[in-house]
Amino acid sequence: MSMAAESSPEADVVIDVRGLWSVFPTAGGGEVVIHKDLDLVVKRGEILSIVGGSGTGKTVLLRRILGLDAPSKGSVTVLGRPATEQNDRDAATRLGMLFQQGALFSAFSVLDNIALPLRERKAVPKDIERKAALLKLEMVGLQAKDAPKMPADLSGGMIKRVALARALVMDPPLLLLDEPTAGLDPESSDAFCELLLDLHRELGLTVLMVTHDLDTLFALSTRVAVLAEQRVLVTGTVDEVAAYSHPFIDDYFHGARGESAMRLFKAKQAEKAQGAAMPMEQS
Ligand SMILES: Nc1ncnc2c1ncn2[C@@H]1O[C@H](COP(=O)(O)OP(=O)(O)OP(=O)(O)O)[C@@H](O)[C@H]1O
Repeated sequence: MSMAAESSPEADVVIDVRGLWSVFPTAGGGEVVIHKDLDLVVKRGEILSIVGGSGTGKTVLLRRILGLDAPSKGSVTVLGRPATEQNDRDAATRLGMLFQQGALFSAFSVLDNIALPLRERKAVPKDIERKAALLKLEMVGLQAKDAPKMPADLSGGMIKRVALARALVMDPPLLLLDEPTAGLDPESSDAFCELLLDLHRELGLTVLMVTHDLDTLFALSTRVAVLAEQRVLVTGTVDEVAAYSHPFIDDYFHGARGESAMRLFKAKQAEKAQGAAMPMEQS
């Protein structure tokens, strides 16, 4: 599983985490080790999901990949550069980040929120900036009439879409998602997953996602990495990872919630396969 996945040619490696240690001081003067010699490779075109119990360091790992914190030891390379060197004015051209709550600016309209990375870079004249933001607005399934709305007037699903449009406004090849469907009702969550799948396919994105939500995990992941025991315990397809024996995996994938999400996912897959086969049968 993980060995084969990580022997890909270097050109295909988008995120390369090697021997990562994340160590924090404790109030009592000691230290706590969150990651110990953690390795993770994300290849071009993957939708790789990170799962793990609470406190296993998923957010800490995401922050290191974003370059917000330096590793205590080891290296984090994103698109061939050390992660900590990517927070320059071109960052949004390389990597888009969708935060859990959307992180929209409440005083800015939908369009101004989407255009923000362009404006910060002063890359294009105002009218082009507006056109580019409108294109992205439509790309995420919103309409021109939504452009002047303020964040307070948006549904949870719309907030996620605006935040996604902003993350993609500079056409980065890499998208990071933190709990992309958290807070959405099941219907909005399914619709948002469909949108992410469409964009992944159409734009050729590489996606790294952290999620607790099993339906989202099953719907989107091409590969899953399980964080446990201070490292990436196992990587593989959903089925491969679910077959690995570990208390977290047993509980997460094979508890009542896991089993019902898996059944629903398999049923949806079968439905899709049947739908895809229909036109051929008819012809
Ligand atoms: N700057 C910091 N200083 C000290 N401890 C920290 C710091 N950042 C994170 N931690 C600790 O690292 C551990 C992992 O935190 P993290 O938020 O990454 O977990 P997580 O896997 O995302 O959890 P959850 O699923 O609950 O969101 C926690 O115990 C947290 O308290």
